[in-house]
Amino acid sequence: MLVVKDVSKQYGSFSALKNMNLEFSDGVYGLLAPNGAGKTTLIKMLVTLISPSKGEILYNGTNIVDLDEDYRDILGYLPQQFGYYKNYSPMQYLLYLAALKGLDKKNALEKISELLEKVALTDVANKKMKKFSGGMIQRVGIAQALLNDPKILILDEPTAGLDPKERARFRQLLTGLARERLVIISTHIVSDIESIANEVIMIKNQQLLYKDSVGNICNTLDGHVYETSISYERLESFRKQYVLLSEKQEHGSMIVRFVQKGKTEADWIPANPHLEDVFLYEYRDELLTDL
Ligand SMILES: Nc1ncnc2c1ncn2[C@@H]1O[C@H](COP(=O)(O)OP(=O)(O)OP(=O)(O)O)[C@@H](O)[C@H]1O
Repeated sequence: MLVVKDVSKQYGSFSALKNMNLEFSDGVYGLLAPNGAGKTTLIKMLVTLISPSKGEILYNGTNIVDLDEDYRDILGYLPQQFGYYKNYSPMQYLLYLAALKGLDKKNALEKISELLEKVALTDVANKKMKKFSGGMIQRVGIAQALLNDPKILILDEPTAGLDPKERARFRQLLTGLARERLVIISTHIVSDIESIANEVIMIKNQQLLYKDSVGNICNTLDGHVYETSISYERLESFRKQYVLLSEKQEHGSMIVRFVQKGKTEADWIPANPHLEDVFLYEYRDELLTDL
């Protein structure tokens, strides 16, 4: 069990995270927040690349910094930008990393063949990576993170730059990997984790907003999401009055989906909240300034 206890992180006078308390057991955890919310900061602390300014992170009761090598032995990590050599093939690259990790060549070859099979790269095992797509490179990244058969697998924005098909493939791969290990995956794309995360962690204003199942997080907007049809001319004033989640044109009018917690109108149709709705609602200010 991995426990984040009262952890805060300051960069000089800037507070990146405040008083985070989290517990992780096996399964998939999705760390979901817009860019700049502190996901990478949390992840870098979880992999001991940076230290908390306050608080501690414990694995089975011991501070991960004290566990040192013993902790890194059970950790697999895919950073946001991982360094690979374009002129290497996946086989050469993974053999090189395996040697750095101290695996002997025979075991390494066996392990690498198994991993390449798992990430569906066996066919291109000996092809130079310079011609690989973003999705293929990310799968090499996953394979390197799995070299030591880690109990804890941490992936920082692993789907950045992938097309929807590659994202779908990635989700499939992750669910397979999550049996008997802890997987933490950070993203700002709701669909990356909505269907696969046992729990979703959301950070807002440098603090923990939610750590719960997708269903329970969606319930926070239960009874407050509606859809209705309005004229195009009304759209502007509607946007000012309600928190708009989506809008689409249909037969000359606008179908809007929005959040309203007060008075309702007769022609509004209640809708079941989705995680995307909660994401858009909770981060409406951050997302607006991103545009
Ligand atoms: N070394 C640093 N020094 C100063 N500020 C930093 C440093 N690293 C991150 N920050 C700031 O801390 C905040 C959180 O950054 P962080 O990278 O953790 O966010 P994030 O949610 O991972 O976003 P992204 O996906 O864009 O990396 C940002 O405002 C960022 O500018």
